[in-house]
Formats: sequence, C-alpha cells, structure tokens
Amino acid sequence: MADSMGQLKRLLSYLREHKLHFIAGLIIVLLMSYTNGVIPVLIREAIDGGIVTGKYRVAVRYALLVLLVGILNGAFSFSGRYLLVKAAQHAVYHLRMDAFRAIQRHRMEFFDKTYSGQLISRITNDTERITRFLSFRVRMFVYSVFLIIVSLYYMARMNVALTGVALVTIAVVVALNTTYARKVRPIYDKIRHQTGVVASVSTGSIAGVKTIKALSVEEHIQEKFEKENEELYSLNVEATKITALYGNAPFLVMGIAMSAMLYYGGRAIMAGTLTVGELTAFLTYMLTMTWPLRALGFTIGDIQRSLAAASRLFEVIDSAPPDVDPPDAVELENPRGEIEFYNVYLTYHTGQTVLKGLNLKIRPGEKVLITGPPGSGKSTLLKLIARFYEPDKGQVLIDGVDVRKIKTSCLRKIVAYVPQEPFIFNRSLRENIALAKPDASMEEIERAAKIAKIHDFIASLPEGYDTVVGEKGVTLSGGQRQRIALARALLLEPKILLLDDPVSNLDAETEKRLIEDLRGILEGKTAVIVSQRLSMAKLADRVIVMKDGQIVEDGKPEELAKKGGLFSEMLGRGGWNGE
Ligand SMILES: Nc1ncnc2c1ncn2[C@@H]1O[C@H](COP(=O)(O)OP(=O)(O)OP(=O)(O)O)[C@@H](O)[C@H]1O
Repeated sequence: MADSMGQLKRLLSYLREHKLHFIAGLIIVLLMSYTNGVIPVLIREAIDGGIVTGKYRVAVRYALLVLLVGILNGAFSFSGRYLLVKAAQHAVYHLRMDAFRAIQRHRMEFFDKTYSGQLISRITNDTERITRFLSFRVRMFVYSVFLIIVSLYYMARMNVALTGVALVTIAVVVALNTTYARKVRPIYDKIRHQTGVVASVSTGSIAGVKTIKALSVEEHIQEKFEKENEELYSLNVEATKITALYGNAPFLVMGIAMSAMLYYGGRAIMAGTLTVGELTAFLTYMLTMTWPLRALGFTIGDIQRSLAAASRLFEVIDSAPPDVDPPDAVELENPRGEIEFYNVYLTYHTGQTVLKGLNLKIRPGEKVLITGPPGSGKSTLLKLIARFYEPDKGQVLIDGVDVRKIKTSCLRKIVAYVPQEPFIFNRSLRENIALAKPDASMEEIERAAKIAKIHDFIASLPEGYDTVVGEKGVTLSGGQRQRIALARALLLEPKILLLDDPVSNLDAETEKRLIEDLRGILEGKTAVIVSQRLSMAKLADRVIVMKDGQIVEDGKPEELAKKGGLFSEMLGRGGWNGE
C-alpha cells in the first residue's frame, strides 16, 4: 500500500509542469458533475412548479435553465477533458522520454537479459495505460463519485425511502461492474498479448520471407499463424460471453430499481407524499448515473494496474546506470592507440566464464587478426575494448588508462567498432553515415565514404546521399552495408578500429576488394580484426589464435604458418584464401 502510494506520488510528480491544467481540469470536472446533478432538480421544478400547476412562464423559465445548464455542461465537458488530457499527455511524454533515455543508457548486459518485446511494450502499452489512467480514468472517477454524492444529496432531500432504493442499487451495480471488470480484464490482457503474438508471427514471416520461400515452408508458417489466430478468436469469444453475462446485468438491476421506484413512487404520489416532479427527478437520476457507475467499476480495478504499469517503467528508469562518467574520468589527448588486457576475467550473465585471466598487449598502429574456432571469445575481446562489457576482474587499458576511466565521449571517438552485421537505419545514407556525428559537414561525410570506397556507388544513385535505405528505400548488398558501417566509423577518425568479421557475409570477389581497400583505410590506426577467414591475415602484422577463451598462438602470420599449430592447421584446410 505504502509502495502504491509512493508510485502514485511519483507518477503525479510528472504532472508538475502542467499542475495548473490538471487542477483546473479537475475543478471543471467537479462543476460538470454538479451541473449534471442539478438537471433533475430543474426538471422537478418545471413539472411541479409549472406544468402541473399550469404556470406556463415557470415551465418555460426552467426549460431555459435546463438548456443553459446543458450548454454549460458541454463547455465543462470540453474544457475539463482538454485540460486533463493535455496535462496527462504531457506527463506521459516526459515519462516516455525518461524511459527511452534510460533504455539507451543501459549497458549491453541489460539487453542480453531483457526481451526487446518487453521493452517495446513498456514504452508503448504501459505508457498508453498510464495516459488512459491520468486522463480518462481519473476524470471519470472524480466525475462519477461527485455526481453520485450530488445526486444522493438532492434525492435525500426529496424522499428518504426512494434514496435508500437508489443507494442499494448503486452498491449492487458498482459491485457487479467491479466483478465484471475483474473477470473480463485478464481476458483482455490475454487478447492484447495474443494480438502481439499474431503481430510478431506476421512480422517474423514478412521479415524472413526469403528464408521461408527458399525452404518452401509456407505451409508450416501458415499453420503456426492459424494456430495463433485461432487462439485470438477463442479469447475474443470468451470475452464476449463475459460481457454478455456480466456487462448487461447492471442494466437489469437498474431496470428493476426503476420499476420499483415507479411502483412505490406512484403509490406515494397517490398518497400525496411525493410529487410527480420528484418521481421524474428520481428516475432521471437513475438514468444519469448508469454510465458513471460502470466507469467507477472499471476505475476501481484499474488503479492498481495502472500503478503496476508505472512501477514497471520506473524500474527501467531506476535500473539504468547514471548518464555521467565517474568524477575522475579523463580525456585522452593525442591517443597513441595502444591496447592492453591485464589479467582479464569475464563472465556473461548466463554464468559462462569466457575469459579467465587474459593478458595481451597490442602496440600502437599494429594490425592484429584474431582468429580461432567459433565461440572461442574473439568478439568478446573487441566488445571489452569498446567497453560494451566491463571485466569482472583485471583491466582493459588504452594508452595505459583503464577504459572505465576514459570519458565515454572520448572513448567513442578513439575507438570505432564495426559489428559483424551492421545495422542500417531506415533513413538517408547521409544520416546513416553521420549517425555518430550528426553535425558532420557534407565534405567530411563524403571523405569518409570515399575512404570506405562507397562514395562512387552513392553518387551513382539518383538521390545520392539523400537516398533512403531500408524499408521502401534502396536495398543494400552485404558488402555495401559493411562499407556504410566503415564510413560511419571512419567519420570519427578513430585511432583504434575494431572490425568484427568484416568479410563474413561477402562473396570472394567483394572480399578481395575490401581487403585491398582496408589496407589503405587502416593506415596509421591500430586495428583489431576478428575473422575466421584467413585471407584477412594478409592485412595483419600479427595473428592471435584463440581457443576456449585462451590465446593459444601469437606471432607474425608467416611464422605461425610454419609453426605447425592451430593456425597452420587452419591454413592447411583452406590456404591463405581459405575460410
Ligand atoms: N552477450 C552474451 N551473453 C551471453 N553469452 C555470450 C554473449 N556473447 C557471447 N557469449 C558466449 O561467449 C562465448 C564467446 O563468444 P564470442 O562471441 O566472443 O565468440 P567468437 O569467438 O567471437 O565466436 P564466433 O566466431 O562464432 O563469432 C560463446 O560461448 C558465446 O555463447
């Protein structure tokens, strides 16, 4: 409970910039409840004071008053909704930004452990729920509660017995609506989840359409889709059953209550203890309250769930490391590009210890090929240099400084990492290249593209650097993607270039060309290249062979080739151009 209050307080604190909007919105909603609650009283006056007594002017006066109150009601409804929704949307905008920034700040390990679908759901579904809570639910809650209070007040002044009937009806209807909400909500949750499953099966099969067609597995994929689609259908039918049963029961109760009122009210009128206007007012109250009572049932159950959504978002925000570098972080002026692993241990979140006391020193300007069997820890080395992961023990140093002590902005300029499968964003080529340096001039971008030998291709496109790539845009080949990623890295003029399997997706001809071009690109830089293709050794001054997280061979390529170890064995299988 204290926890919920804490979450609620924190959620409401997001409203502070629009506090006045929110409070004004709530006051207007209260006024709206009041105007709605007073209409039956005006109807009563029109009937008892005008229609029944034949006083035409009185009847007209009240009719006009009802009209005026109706207009006011509309104005309150519009402005109250506008103010509250605006404040809520603004609060959720900030909450969404905070969560998004936090996600960006998280370390790699967080993404290893968390499903991306879950994170997307936090940013979309959870924030959607909170918006609904802060705008719609809060508004309906305040409106309904106050309307019921106003109605009961006026009813009690007219007739206590009939007010008792109304009170019991309200209690029963709220209970029924709460039960209905409780029963139908888990199914709606399942429907939402299942809709996501159906969407992800469709997205997966659209994204993987080439593989599906190549393997001729359309039928199998259709069966999977059919199964998920059927599940969605059954859930919807289940929800409809509950809605048909519980969703309509409150209307029956209201009907019974109104007929009871009509019966006892009619008798009271005949006995002279109730007027026609009063009975009409009672019945109008019952009708006015029907929907607010329903909203109340849903709101009561929704508070906890909305707070749970908020707490999930807060968890993402709070678990992110702070955006700031440690106070003793340094800038490296004129980096030389020396890399050192000193007694490095690394265990992934899965519990697998990949490196156990690794020692390695790479001289400034050295070109090193790291090779070895799959899973031997080659890529892990690169990720440690780029500080995507931090060692559990030991140190990774650049120019003798622990990478954890180098300012992040500085590290990103010194070290450029080109992943195995570079991600190309669905934006223009210019934006893709300038991703890490959005303010780069066109000259800088072109220079990087020329060095990466992708400029001529880009220039040949009708829209040149403004060509949009990816969905609905130009599709790039594997080699072109690699070169865009290289240009992206080179734009930062890094001293250290880390290439993770740069030729793995390339055909022999493209591979040969890239290797030739890389020779120039790597000049003056320290380069660490991970590859199982030994052709890459042509670029290297030094080859390191890894096995089970250990360095098993280390030396000049020609020396290792003669040594008779793992490297020469690998060479024996495929030669220098082998794989
Ligand atoms: N993010 C991660 N989370 C958990 N385990 C990981 C992660 N990355 C790698 N591993 C594990 O660590 C081991 C070494 O992986 P790494 O990617 O460094 O090997 P590699 O030599 O580069 O392999 P390959 O040549 O196939 O790319 C593997 O067993 C892998 O399953």
